[in-house]
Amino acid sequence: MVDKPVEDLDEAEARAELERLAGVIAQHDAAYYQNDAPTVTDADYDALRRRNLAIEARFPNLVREDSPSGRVGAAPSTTFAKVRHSVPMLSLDNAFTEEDVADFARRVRRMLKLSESDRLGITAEPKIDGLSLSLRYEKGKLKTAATRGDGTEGEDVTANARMVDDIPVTIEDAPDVFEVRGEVYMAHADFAALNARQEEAGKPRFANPRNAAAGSLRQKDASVTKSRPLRFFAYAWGEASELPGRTQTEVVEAIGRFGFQINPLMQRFETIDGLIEHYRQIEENRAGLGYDIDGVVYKVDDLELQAELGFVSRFPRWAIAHKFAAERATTVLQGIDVTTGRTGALNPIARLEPVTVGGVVVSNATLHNEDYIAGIDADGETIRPSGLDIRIGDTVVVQRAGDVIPQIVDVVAEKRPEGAKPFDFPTHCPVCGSNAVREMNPRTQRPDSKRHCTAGLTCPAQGREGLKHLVSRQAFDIDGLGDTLVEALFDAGLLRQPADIFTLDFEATKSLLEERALAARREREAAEDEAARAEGREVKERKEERAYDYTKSTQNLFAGIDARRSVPLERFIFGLGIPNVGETTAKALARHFDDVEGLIEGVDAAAKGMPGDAWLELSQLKGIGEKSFEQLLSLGEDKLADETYDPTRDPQAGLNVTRRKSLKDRFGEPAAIRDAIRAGKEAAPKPAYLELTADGDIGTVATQSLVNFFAEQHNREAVSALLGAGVSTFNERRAKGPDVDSPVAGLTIVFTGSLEKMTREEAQEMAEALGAKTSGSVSRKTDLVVAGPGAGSKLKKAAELGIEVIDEAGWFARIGRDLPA
Ligand SMILES: NC(=O)c1ccc[n+]([C@@H]2O[C@H](COP(=O)([O-])OP(=O)(O)OC[C@H]3O[C@@H](n4cnc5c(N)ncnc54)[C@H](O)[C@@H]3O)[C@@H](O)[C@H]2O)c1
Repeated sequence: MVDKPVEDLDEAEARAELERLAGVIAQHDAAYYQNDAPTVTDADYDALRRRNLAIEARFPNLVREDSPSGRVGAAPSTTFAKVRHSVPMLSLDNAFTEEDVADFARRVRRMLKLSESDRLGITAEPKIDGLSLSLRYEKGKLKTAATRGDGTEGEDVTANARMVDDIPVTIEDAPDVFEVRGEVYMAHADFAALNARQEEAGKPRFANPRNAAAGSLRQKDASVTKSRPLRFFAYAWGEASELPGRTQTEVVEAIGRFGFQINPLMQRFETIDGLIEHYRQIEENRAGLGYDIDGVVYKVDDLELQAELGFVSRFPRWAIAHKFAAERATTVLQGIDVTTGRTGALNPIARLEPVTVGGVVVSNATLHNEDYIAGIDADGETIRPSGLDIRIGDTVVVQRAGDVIPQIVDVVAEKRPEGAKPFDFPTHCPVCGSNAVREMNPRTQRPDSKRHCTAGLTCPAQGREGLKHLVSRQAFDIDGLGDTLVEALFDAGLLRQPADIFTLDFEATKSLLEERALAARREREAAEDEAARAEGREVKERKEERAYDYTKSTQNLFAGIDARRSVPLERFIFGLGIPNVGETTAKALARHFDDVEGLIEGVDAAAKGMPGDAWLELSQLKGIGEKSFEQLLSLGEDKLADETYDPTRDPQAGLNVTRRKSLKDRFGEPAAIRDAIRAGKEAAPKPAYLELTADGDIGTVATQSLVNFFAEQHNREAVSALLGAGVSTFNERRAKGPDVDSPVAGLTIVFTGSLEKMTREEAQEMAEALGAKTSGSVSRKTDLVVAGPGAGSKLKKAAELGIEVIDEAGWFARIGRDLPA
């Protein structure tokens, strides 16, 4: 999807975009630094950061407090003790082009007030793709080893670092206090061998050497680290009671004499051309190095000059990382496979004629979604330089960056074979054959880019996730039946569809539990043995295997299941896992219908009057709510037939600026807008549909999802099987109905902040029982905000809108109850 160019953003868009970027970058940081499992390529990640910076440069007043541009890494994980760095561990500024490098040198010269003829020594060395580590030596002994963490505080991995051969536990001739810094990494050959061992042991492979290195070092159990082939290059230092040199080169060479590996490719240059030449050579020889690097780091050599240049928030001003361009290659797209993921999303995967990209053979790549294949984003804009869609037989450009998931980034237009046809994206689930649809995304008001199988929990591809959802706390809430047990039962074939939970076989379940316990013990013992062998200890003799008896546990599990044979209707509905039918909608439906049969009747009635796509498209355009939409549909035929008529200029159309823009953006010319309105009129929904949606709590999006779900025969069968297995629902909401006389009846209430006397859920339940509606966000429709300590943006919004705000005590006073102790 193409992002709007930064220079075209208005202030509101920029603010929203900065918020979005802060969120996604933080997510990627957590995946990368804390879990060692990135989900996007480094190139894509870097692009997000660059966009964030560019927006901040254009709108300096919008820079957020939590902006990624002021942050290093991610907070240390709670698995390890924390270590405070006496000298912060920073990141590096990035250069992506030679021009960026020249800028860097100019900036440095300017800040140091150097003239053209003054010499400036800059070192260049490979940028190792691993994770940075700080090693503190006191009187020559290794005291602590810490990861970078967020730059200020890292994780204490001393026990692990002691397991790395390249890290000496004692060093000689070093100053009293000396912190060596560098990169822990894994060599290609070691990485391949490790993955082979993993596979043999039936364990998952590591995606790339960086993740393997980071994952191996950051182990709770240091004996695991010992069994992993880690290496270390030293290239920097932190606190030092004395420095063994006056330049970068001298100190690093001294560190080499202390007993560390230093990189032999480090060199000093006095011209930009020299640096660039070295960069090119390193890039050219990259594949033969035996370890991953992702660029070349340049550093001002003279330490006094480094000190004079100092730091900005995230990085030193005296260094920069010149990153390699993402690695690309061209190959032929032989086919596109579509699979259904665990959440029901249809994922297109490119089958490629195998090609080597950056030293790795790639034979498949992600194609993201059908818009991506079609080459357009949600606004209909082309997203590839070639402007082409992706067709089977095409010669395509594959990119592998940061070694994550290869992707297809372009099509070579000249090589398109004659007769290649646009890819026909399946509209049915490849696993179960159900309809696969693109739901409206309620947040963006656009169709999801991913197509989803509508079968939900009855589709084998999604079954496990669906069943986990069904037994989860907010749904059936079955005691003793957690995620891992559901998975085990599912994998053993004992659970396939919801009804199976209530007809489980006692003996089969019991043996499964016993086998699991046995397997867990064997695994534990094998790990102990492995550790013992690794440390040269004697491997324990094991006694005869004791069998487990899980009769009692199985009885408890069955009691837990029995206890939920009768559940509140809203939990039953929510448990079905229908897209866009969350807890709130489920509750609203429970107010609306007596029982499951009633719900299905209601949905069937709605389906008969279901609006066509044109209606939906129009009614769900940004800013066009139901009201103004109806106003549009009421425009006379005569007007719409008039070729000079522009609905966006007609006061009778009741459009404000946003709506006008929304219409123009989507449809363009007045003629197209007139056509859309006409199509909308024709497809206008019949009353039953409107009745269901008119509740106000059940939006058109949820209604559509309900209709889709019950349109599938196997979903109906799964629901009746569940009822047939002895599950029944009761409906307190409908029977009692909300308390219409309470002092808060009819109000829309938002609870925010950390409530102290009740959980957020309890508060909402209470308010709803008292006839109020609750909402998660403050808007003009909100009547009352109940705020606990730490309430933030919602409180501000309430103040802006002049909405009454009370605290928890005020809430209990309002509803005439005592404040709980
Ligand atoms: N894919 C993702 O989801 C994801 C998420 C977060 C970060 N990342 C990757 O990490 C990068 C950002 O991480 P970062 O803050 O560590 O910055 P960085 O990797 O761009 O540069 C700083 C780091 O480089 C390392 N380094 C390696 N060799 C070095 C040398 N010779 N001299 C000095 N330092 C050297 C150090 O560990 C230092 O902390 C991004 O550019 C991205 O590529 C990716």
